[in-house]
Amino acid sequence: MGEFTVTKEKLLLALSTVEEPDLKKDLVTLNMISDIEIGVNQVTFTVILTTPACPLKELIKQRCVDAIHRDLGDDFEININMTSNVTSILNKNLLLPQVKNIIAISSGKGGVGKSTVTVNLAMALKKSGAKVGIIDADISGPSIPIMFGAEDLQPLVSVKDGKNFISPIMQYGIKMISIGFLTPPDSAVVWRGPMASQALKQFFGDVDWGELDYLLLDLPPGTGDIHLTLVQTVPVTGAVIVTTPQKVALADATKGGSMFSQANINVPILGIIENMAYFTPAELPDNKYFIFGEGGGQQLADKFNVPVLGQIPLVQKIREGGDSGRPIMMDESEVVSTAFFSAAENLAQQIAIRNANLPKTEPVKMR
Ligand SMILES: Nc1ncnc2c1ncn2[C@@H]1O[C@H](COP(=O)(O)OP(=O)(O)OP(=O)(O)O)[C@@H](O)[C@H]1O
Repeated sequence: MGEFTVTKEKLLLALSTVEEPDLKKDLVTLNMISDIEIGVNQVTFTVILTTPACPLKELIKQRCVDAIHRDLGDDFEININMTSNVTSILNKNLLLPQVKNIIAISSGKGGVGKSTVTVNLAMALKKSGAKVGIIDADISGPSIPIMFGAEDLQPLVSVKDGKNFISPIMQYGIKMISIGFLTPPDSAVVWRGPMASQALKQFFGDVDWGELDYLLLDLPPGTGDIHLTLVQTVPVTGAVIVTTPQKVALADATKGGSMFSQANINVPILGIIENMAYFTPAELPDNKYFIFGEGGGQQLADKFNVPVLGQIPLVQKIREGGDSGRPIMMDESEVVSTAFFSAAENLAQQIAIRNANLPKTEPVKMR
């Protein structure tokens, strides 16, 4: 073995030829390389990804190794640690200074599975290593407490800098708040109009969220006061539209999506999740029956020029998970968990791309 001549500068030069495939810039320019240590016949460094759920993790690692071998030789050891630091557009948001991304999960129609998708996406993001919270913004029809088996839990109040804060409920590692935790069962229905909007504002301002990478909002179906309150109260990183493949659902989903992309609201749509995309019977897991039609999610995605983030099958265990308060994502051996993991990865990826390329969203000012 010859003399070991690798230096920090040479290593950085080699790594500056590796492009982050999504962000289209090199790893050095993006400040993604840290903690370089040059030892005897070995180099060690860390790659800081923009999301823990990065689907390109292995690819990026391999490209680093290839670039180093190509430029500096291959007679030494390479140790690469992969970590992540989720990017944000919200750091100047005084209301929630420690929340990096606020994501609106919306649908045109009711009953398409928006809450189910929110819950399982949250679990998938959490399992990939992110800090995740959920606001149940469906004030008149909250379903998050039941879906998390948390309907008997009540949030505590804590005092911070002389102000009272509600501590979110922590269930399965996810922080969450819902009107269902604060009012007796069956009474939430009366929370309409201005009261519901006020409740949502309090979920932002009066809840001690702490540090979060992703705060997901389970919105009511359609477009209404709550949606307007949301975009006026906080800068929203982006919206996800959940739809089933049927024509009727798509028409409503188009209206819902158009609200976010209106010029004066300007919340980027991050992608579409097609729920109940096909039916898969438990005893024939490889069979797909497109009972609600095929290709609807893609049509909607094309209309908004965004990707389909995921296709979630209609399976009995998803419904059972919702009803029993144990989201299906609790059990990774379930075949369907790959569908949610992949949707969560794609969502995290789109958030990173959005944060790298688009200007910050500003809260909407109503005249
Ligand atoms: N992929 C799926 N497979 C099986 N059942 C599902 C699936 N997605 C949702 N469901 C079931 O469909 C029902 C409606 O889902 P959910 O409450 O998530 O819809 P929603 O769009 O949030 O409704 P709304 O906002 O109108 O209350 C629930 O019983 C849920 O368990």
